[in-house]
Amino acid sequence: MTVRPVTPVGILAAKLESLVSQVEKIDNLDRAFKAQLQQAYELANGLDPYLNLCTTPESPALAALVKRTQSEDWSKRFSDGETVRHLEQEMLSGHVEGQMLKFLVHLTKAQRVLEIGMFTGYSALAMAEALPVDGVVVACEVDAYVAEFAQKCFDESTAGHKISVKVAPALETMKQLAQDGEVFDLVFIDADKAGYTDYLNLLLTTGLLAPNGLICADNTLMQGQPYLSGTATENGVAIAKFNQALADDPRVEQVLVPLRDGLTLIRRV
Ligand SMILES: C[S@@+](CC[C@H](N)C(=O)[O-])C[C@H]1O[C@@H](n2cnc3c(N)ncnc32)[C@H](O)[C@@H]1O
Repeated sequence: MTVRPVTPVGILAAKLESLVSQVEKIDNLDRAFKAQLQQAYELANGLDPYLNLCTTPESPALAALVKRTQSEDWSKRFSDGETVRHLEQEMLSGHVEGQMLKFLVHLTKAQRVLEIGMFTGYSALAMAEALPVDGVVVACEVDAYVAEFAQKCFDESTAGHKISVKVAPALETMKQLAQDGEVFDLVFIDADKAGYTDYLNLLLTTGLLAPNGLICADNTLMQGQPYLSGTATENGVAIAKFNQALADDPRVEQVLVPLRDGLTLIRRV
């Protein structure tokens, strides 16, 4: 199945490709203009493949998880009532972002990771691979079908035993974890976008986040919607609000890294 572009650069490349093919058909157009447009297209379209090429390859277990995720008919799973919401293969973070998360686990020397929004488990497994032998990923996922799907992939991998899946709304799981005195060195937020502000507040107002803990929030560029003119989707509005609240929050310091659909790194000050 073809993967739909869901990142600012992917969408830009698709738009430029369409423009290149449209101007191709215009005979009396300046050749230099066509050449510049072609170059703009190549700049955008070549970036992701080049990043993939220059990044350490993913493990066989992660590659198998991608294949399995891509061969599932997620629309049918939803229409048959097996998943609680419409999931799609594009939700999976993938090779370069997975490698970035692995790097962050190594750099922070994290032992305990909390993931909020697991889907088929790509980022959870990537981070588990980077953890020490006694490390733990607690992965929150609301959808029982996809949680079982991910668990099968974990069972066939070498690092999957480090992942503990909690099937419930993430906020409930997080409140319970906080009550139980659980502490995490790294937290990856990648669930419902409208919930991001609540997740962040809970992390900052309970003992869930270790004193020097790192929070990574995904999709903070949301396909460019926060800075584009025109109407944004519900997710676009939610992310724009989250980004603004974060920028105004004196409790934290953050950087929005334009990796894939945007990854914001956040730490307490
Ligand atoms: C973008 S996907 C996660 C992708 C995954 N982190 C990866 O990198 O492959 C978001 C997931 O969050 C789950 N989700 C949405 N709302 C949730 C909630 N309130 N609590 C827990 N999980 C939720 C969805 O079911 C979906 O599987």
